[in-house]
Amino acid sequence: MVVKQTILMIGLGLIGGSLAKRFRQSGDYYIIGYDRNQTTLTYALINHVIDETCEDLTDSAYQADIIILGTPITETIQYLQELDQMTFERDVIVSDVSSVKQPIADASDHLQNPRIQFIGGHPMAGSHKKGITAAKDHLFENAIYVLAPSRDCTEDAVKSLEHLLKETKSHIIRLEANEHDEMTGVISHFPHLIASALVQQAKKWGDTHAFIPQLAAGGFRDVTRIASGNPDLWQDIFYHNKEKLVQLLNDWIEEMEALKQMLEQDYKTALTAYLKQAKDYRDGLGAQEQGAIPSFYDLYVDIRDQTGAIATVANLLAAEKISITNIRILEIREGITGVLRLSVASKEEQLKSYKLLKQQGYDLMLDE
Ligand SMILES: NC(=O)C1=CN([C@@H]2O[C@H](COP(=O)(O)OP(=O)(O)OC[C@H]3O[C@@H](n4cnc5c(N)ncnc54)[C@H](O)[C@@H]3O)[C@@H](O)[C@H]2O)C=CC1
Ligand SMILES: O=C(O)C(=O)Cc1ccc(O)cc1
Repeated sequence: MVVKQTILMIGLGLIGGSLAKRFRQSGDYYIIGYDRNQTTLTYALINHVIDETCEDLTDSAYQADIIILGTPITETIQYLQELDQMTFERDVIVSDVSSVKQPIADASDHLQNPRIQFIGGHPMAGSHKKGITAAKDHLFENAIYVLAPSRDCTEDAVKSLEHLLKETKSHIIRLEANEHDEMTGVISHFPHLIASALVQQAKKWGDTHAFIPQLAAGGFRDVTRIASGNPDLWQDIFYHNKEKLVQLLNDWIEEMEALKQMLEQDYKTALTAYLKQAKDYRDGLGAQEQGAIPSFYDLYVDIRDQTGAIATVANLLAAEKISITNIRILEIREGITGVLRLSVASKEEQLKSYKLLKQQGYDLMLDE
């Protein structure tokens, strides 16, 4: 009989709950859960997200082979300090899920406990929702899962954690904490800041221009979607990555000044070149193979606003065993056509889908 490994999951919200669900469903792990919110804990037990609730943190930590901190960043640092004080009889792997990695790496550098094998973690997928009721066992499928091993941890410990995380079907990559924070600053944290600022600007103009909410369709909704995220989470992320964000804001202000000049001075050629360069870079994103970073191949399908229109397209592809990795309605208004953006995992599937849907009379375009 194979003995199950025990995982202690501290923090059972969107991310911790999603991981716990996945690990428990695999059948290979025994999950002890803890959350400071009693309702969350009860929900987790009743809905079989965990096997057992943690009654005493020290006792549960001693039982665990792997401890994962699914808490906000400030609390994660506090838990690391608390775990550091415990007298483990054997080695224990400790990981976290925080969106910012340098403050966690700094805290792990101060760990004195020889039994703790700390490996920073960041599953790079989420949602605008929070809490265990939004948790999904498949949340990290095809997502990037960053690991930032601490200075002193062993390769065996990293391999054990990677073995567990394979359950998530994510793509695991290793990064150094500072580099992680710079890159996520650029592609996730800073865009969130700007998205919120764009919404604030529209809100302000809405005070004097009554039609702004109705006009805020397509493009505005696309670029501001992320502003609907959980404000507590994003405040925590901004606070812990503030040096990088201030640096990016300074760059941004300079860039905006240059754009303002182009407009004021009627530099039409320069502005077109600027827009074209941005378009080319944007269009190229995802089209390039980047090692562990998965590529997505998109198709844009015109559909009518009719009941079942999306299901028909999805069923046609499913019948050919083409699996859709992402699906999004870009714009649809009552009674008129909208655009369905479908992502598939390979060029081959993209071309096959294109042919298939064309044969069925759909009007569509490829993202090349
Ligand atoms: N939401 C997202 O899209 C992503 C979030 N993350 C990271 O995941 C972590 C958790 O975020 P979410 O799951 O989104 O938040 P959440 O709000 O859904 O869940 C956090 C959970 O931690 C619990 N909690 C808070 N303080 C606690 C404490 N001292 N002891 C025990 N439990 C405590 C809360 O009750 C809640 O259940 C954060 O560090 C965040 O940076 C990482 C990737 C994506
Ligand atoms: O892609 C985004 O920016 C998201 O909104 C989801 C998200 C949020 C926080 C993370 O640390 C990772 C992913």
